Amino acid sequence: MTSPQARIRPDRVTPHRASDLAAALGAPVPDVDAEVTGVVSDNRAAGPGDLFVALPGARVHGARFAADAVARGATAVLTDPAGAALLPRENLPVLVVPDPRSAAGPAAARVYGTPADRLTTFGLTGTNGKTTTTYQLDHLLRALGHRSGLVGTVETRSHDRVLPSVLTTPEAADLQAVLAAMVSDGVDALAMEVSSHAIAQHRVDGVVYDMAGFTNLTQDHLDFHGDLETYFATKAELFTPARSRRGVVVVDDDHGVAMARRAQVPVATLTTGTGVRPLDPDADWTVSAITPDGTGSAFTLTHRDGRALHTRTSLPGGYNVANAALAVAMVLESGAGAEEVERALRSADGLTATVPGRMEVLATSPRVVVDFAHNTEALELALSALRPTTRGRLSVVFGATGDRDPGKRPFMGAAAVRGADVVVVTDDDPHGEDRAAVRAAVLDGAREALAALAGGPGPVPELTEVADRGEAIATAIGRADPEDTVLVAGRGHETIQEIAGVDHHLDDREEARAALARRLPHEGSDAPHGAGHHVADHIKQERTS
Ligand SMILES: CC(=O)N[C@H]1[C@@H](OP(=O)(O)OP(=O)(O)OC[C@H]2O[C@@H](n3ccc(=O)[nH]c3=O)[C@H](O)[C@@H]2O)O[C@H](CO)[C@@H](O)[C@@H]1O[C@H](C)C(=O)N[C@@H](C)C(=O)N[C@H](CCC(=O)O)C(=O)O
Ligand SMILES: Nc1ncnc2c1ncn2[C@@H]1O[C@H](COP(=O)(O)OP(=O)(O)OP(=O)(O)O)[C@@H](O)[C@H]1O
Repeated sequence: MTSPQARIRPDRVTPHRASDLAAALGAPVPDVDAEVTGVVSDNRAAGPGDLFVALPGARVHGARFAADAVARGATAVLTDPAGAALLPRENLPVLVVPDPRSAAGPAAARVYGTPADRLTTFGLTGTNGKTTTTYQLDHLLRALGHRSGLVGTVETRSHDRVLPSVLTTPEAADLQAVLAAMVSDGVDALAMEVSSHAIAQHRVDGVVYDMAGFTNLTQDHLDFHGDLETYFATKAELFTPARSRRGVVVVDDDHGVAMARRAQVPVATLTTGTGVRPLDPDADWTVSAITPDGTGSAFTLTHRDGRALHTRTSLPGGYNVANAALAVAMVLESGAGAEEVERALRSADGLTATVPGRMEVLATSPRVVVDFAHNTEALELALSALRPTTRGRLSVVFGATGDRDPGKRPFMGAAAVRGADVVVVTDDDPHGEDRAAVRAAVLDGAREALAALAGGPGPVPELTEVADRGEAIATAIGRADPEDTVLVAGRGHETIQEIAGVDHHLDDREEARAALARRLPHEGSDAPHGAGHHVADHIKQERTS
């Protein structure tokens, strides 16, 4: 669902003539002309002077909303022949191109004065770690004295203008607008997430990143891309001259190795030994000397030419060392000196940006952590990141998303059983799907994994189903002992749960804080306790013994 919500836009734009834009896009020059001072692709966001990009959608043609966009002040329309057939031509410049999706970015870049060229741009792609790495990058850029902007899943920020994000990577027209706002706000460097959907839908056309980064690739979004190879190939486009100038690729998995080989721009490789592949002796950058440091890790990053720096991240888990090292390597590869970066990081206490809903620790006794892990790999990693520092039981509360990638549900169930001592299966975002059926698919995988463990020597995890997510969180936290860890996984920073087309407010962090507040006061606890060991009567518990 495209939201009509507010967008960050530049305050002043030099007017362009629709006829000049048509010529630049190779479109026939329209008979009538008009001035354009902005670009939007959703009629609800249209205002005076906008070029309305009417995209052919899967559900509806955007041209159906052109009349409303014009009523709101739009002065011209960019669309395809099918869209043009739906529009009145009198007194309205209509720019007709074969593929308006790929024309939207370049058109908006032109209207807004190619803002990406006036920023040092860092673009992150990969299945997991984009948000976390983007925040660490932003933290480091600020430590180096930059005024940095941020675009990603959680929020979009141009200096002091901050809006919650609707998409990980905005629509092309909205992206160019926010980049132009950054230029006028004095922002000089950009840390942003580039999703595979965005690459496939030409949302980042009009941007050539100075530095692209690749984190990793695992099965996800196959409902959109069809197969893993297409998903990989889409991400690989970021490492072509049309989209970036240089890159850093983490080679901790086979897809990273393949990405580095396939890259058509110069890329440096980074090995950390924290992924599925061992340290790669041929990599350009190597992470070594990883040691526990508070909740996170300290580590050394060394280039094969001898450049080295030592720093720390406050986020738990080996993969967060990889995220932090990737942020640092991207900045070093963009020309910053190792000593300068090490000094800046020392003054900023290392890579210590708090990432909303990513390994966000809400309490320490019991430890309650909210994390965005919403696929099998991420769930496994989040659990294994927390296991070494959990003295008691490790619980996980999670579900799978409805209407998305149903194949991953049983795998997520199995991963939870293999990684936790207490597994609470609940709803995630059911969207339009039957909630019980989504949970049942997760539970199938969980039960199969339980059965496999039942014959073994180790303890068998406890499996519980609690449909309501708030209640599931309350249950897990209510039953936790002070030395336990409760991981609430899957929704991170999200605040809306969509059930059968209706949006409900639901914030895992609020639910967890409320559950912590209900626990009885407990010696050694850092959070108020209450309703200690209550378990809702209707909860179905399963134990295999
Ligand atoms: C599945 C998918 O990718 N859908 C995208 C697709 O939607 P669609 O083809 O159904 O569009 P449509 O609803 O038919 O509308 C067609 C056109 O009419 C316009 N419209 C529509 C309705 C209206 O009232 N007014 C209006 O102007 C729309 O803005 C659009 O331009 O084209 C739209 C326009 O480009 C996208 O906004 C939309 O992304 C939707 C919102 C979405 O949820 N995308 C997700 C899957 C996504 O992109 N996620 C990635 C992150 C993935 C991850 O890593 O987790 C992201 O970058 O956020
Ligand atoms: N480098 C990594 N490797 C594997 N898993 C990771 C990595 N970094 C983070 N994760 C896990 O994946 C989850 C999502 O992390 P993050 O939000 O940083 O990634 P993302 O790529 O932005 O994901 P999304 O596009 O779904 O928002 C985290 O909650 C964490 O559990």
